[in-house]
Amino acid sequence: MKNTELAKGIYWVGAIDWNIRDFHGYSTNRGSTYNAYLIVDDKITLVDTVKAKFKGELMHRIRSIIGDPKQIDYIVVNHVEMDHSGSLPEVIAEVQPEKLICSKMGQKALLQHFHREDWPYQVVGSGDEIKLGEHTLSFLETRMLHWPDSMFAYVKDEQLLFSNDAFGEHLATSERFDDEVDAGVLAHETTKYYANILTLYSQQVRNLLAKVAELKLDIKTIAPDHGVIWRKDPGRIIASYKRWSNYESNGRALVIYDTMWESTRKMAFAVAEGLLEAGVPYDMFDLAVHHRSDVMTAVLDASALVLGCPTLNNGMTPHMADYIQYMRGLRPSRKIAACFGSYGWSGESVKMMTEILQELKMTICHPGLRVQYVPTHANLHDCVELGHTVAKATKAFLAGEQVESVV
Ligand SMILES: Cc1cc2nc3c(=O)[nH]c(=O)nc-3n(C[C@H](O)[C@H](O)[C@H](O)COP(=O)(O)O)c2cc1C
Repeated sequence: MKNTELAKGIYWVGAIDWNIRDFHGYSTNRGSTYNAYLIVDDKITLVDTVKAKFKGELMHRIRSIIGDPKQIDYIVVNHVEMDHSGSLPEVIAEVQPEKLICSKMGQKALLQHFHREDWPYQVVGSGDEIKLGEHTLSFLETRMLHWPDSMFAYVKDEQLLFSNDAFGEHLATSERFDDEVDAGVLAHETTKYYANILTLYSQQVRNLLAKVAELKLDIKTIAPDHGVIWRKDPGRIIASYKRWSNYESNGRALVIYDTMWESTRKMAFAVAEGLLEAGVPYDMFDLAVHHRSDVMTAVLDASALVLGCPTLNNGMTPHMADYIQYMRGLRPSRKIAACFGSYGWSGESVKMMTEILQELKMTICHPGLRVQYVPTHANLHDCVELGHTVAKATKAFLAGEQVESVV
């Protein structure tokens, strides 16, 4: 077996999941990896484990490096979510480690997941160090990035950061390092990962980046729990996190809509025409076609959102309700927004969408455009005007002007 050594005596021993396509509602259409790392030192240490069904792959990699897994002294749990700890009960039973190292919240979560009071917990907090021999591990708690138990482990002498779910992406590849994978694919998958997992924790990301700067932590390699190891350019992913967590946007508008009988689609195309006429480029997402997580990826750095939905049974359609609820949870921020839609008699959907965008503190630049049944030429003209209004507000917002909500 070809072992992957990422620093002296430090190996990748994770598993590659080529088949996963749905990760709690996120379409992982390029699969994923569950990364675990083995530090071969006086105290042999396993950093994180893998999803339960990949335990065999993990143990096989460990065996090919050290022979008997019983030689492992310590297991570090940086994050308790099942994709990194599902195999832990079986791994602990086989390895019988001297210590199970985790944060205080990690111990609590481990007990709540596996109900094992008898495991050899050693609780560590930010700044604590454990000497393994040649290498020393230090810890940094990263609460709510993205779970209460999340923690980073840092190998000082190698300037190597085990970052658990931060700085990762869902990408199954035979290659393990950033410089071995197509840069465009990597950029897309890291954006998608941040958009769908971390957007709502942007404040915590900003705090973390400030803390890393304050600690003057030199980082040569970032080893996350999903996707590639950043050895060539860790600064690239850190710069992206800085941009995303500050809600920097790219000047584009998104027209995101659903339709039953085509009227709202006609409106959507007219709105898009208005955007372009007024100089703002756009992307269109029909929610019957695009997966919520792909739409969310585009939302992350868009400057404006225009949502369109007809009224169905006094509410939004299932596609829009699904999408908007998903986006509401992820809490994107600092965008210009407006809504539109066709209706028959009561027409609630536009107001419902607008209220959610207000809750997300987006700047609503239009009170909402409703058209009864099929739009006339004049109605479509109003949609083009809506596009102009959104474009004007977007340009002002990008120029740093104060744009007020109209509702
Ligand atoms: C099953 C069904 C339920 C509907 N419920 C409502 C409703 O509660 N209130 C309303 O204003 N219009 C309602 N409508 C009318 C649609 O909103 C209207 O036909 C609209 O033009 C559809 O827009 P679309 O072509 O973009 O799908 C309903 C239509 C359907 C098919």
